[in-house]
Amino acid sequence: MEMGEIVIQNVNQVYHNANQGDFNALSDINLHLCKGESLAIEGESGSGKSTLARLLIGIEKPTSGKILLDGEDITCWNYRTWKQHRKKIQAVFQDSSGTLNPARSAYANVEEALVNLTDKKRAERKKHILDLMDAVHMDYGLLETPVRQLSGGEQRRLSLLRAIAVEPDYLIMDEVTSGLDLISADAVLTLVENFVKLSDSSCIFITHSRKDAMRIANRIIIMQEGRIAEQGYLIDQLSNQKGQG
Ligand SMILES: Nc1ncnc2c1ncn2[C@@H]1O[C@H](COP(=O)(O)OP(=O)(O)OP(=O)(O)O)[C@@H](O)[C@H]1O
Repeated sequence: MEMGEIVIQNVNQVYHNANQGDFNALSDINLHLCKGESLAIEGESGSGKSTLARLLIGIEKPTSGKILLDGEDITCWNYRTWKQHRKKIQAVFQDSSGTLNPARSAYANVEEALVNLTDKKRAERKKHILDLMDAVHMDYGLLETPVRQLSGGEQRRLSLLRAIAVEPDYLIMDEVTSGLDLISADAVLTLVENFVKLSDSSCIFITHSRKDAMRIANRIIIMQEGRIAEQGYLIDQLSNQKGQG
């Protein structure tokens, strides 16, 4: 197995609900993502997209099945093992309040991740953060601003920047543009687009929007009621559409 691969084998997630009985949030999910690939996951609300994201970052363990990252089954990892591998896999969710400290500056928030998860020295951290700001066309002025004063779109970009800064092997993004106006959403997508182009990380981009999926990913799976209903390469669809137009 190549480093950077994600292999999901026969994954099921069943939630026990006292009133309604068992609920199959994920049924028999099988998926293979190569190193450096970007995969979009699309599907109606409740189809299991976020459940899959939570399994991939270890917030939950599946009821059955295996999830292999670099050939290691993460469903067996305990808290300590996850802590050792935290740099490897980063996630950004639509609600950034869990990851960003609102009282601290944007810079301090990104730097904290670098202090915790990398060996970079102070001067290296500063250069890295400024280089990233350049790469994603973000204004240095934002760095000194306390997070609570940033707009929703800026906070979302900062969460992404924080995740990207540690150069993860895997980046999971769950509806990172939802709730944003068109201009902020476009800025977030540009950031993700640049990251996908420039890095060799494997990315999973969960979205309701086919247009956004096409901008970011080269492959897509469509989920329906906890199953993979369809999958394919987005480039094919794009060229078919061009052919029709
Ligand atoms: N802890 C839980 N206990 C019981 N049911 C749950 C739990 N977590 C999720 N579910 C149910 O599992 C189903 C899948 O939820 P999930 O959040 O994965 O969907 P989703 O595709 O991400 O939806 P959305 O697009 O609205 O975010 C939903 O019906 C949800 O109510």
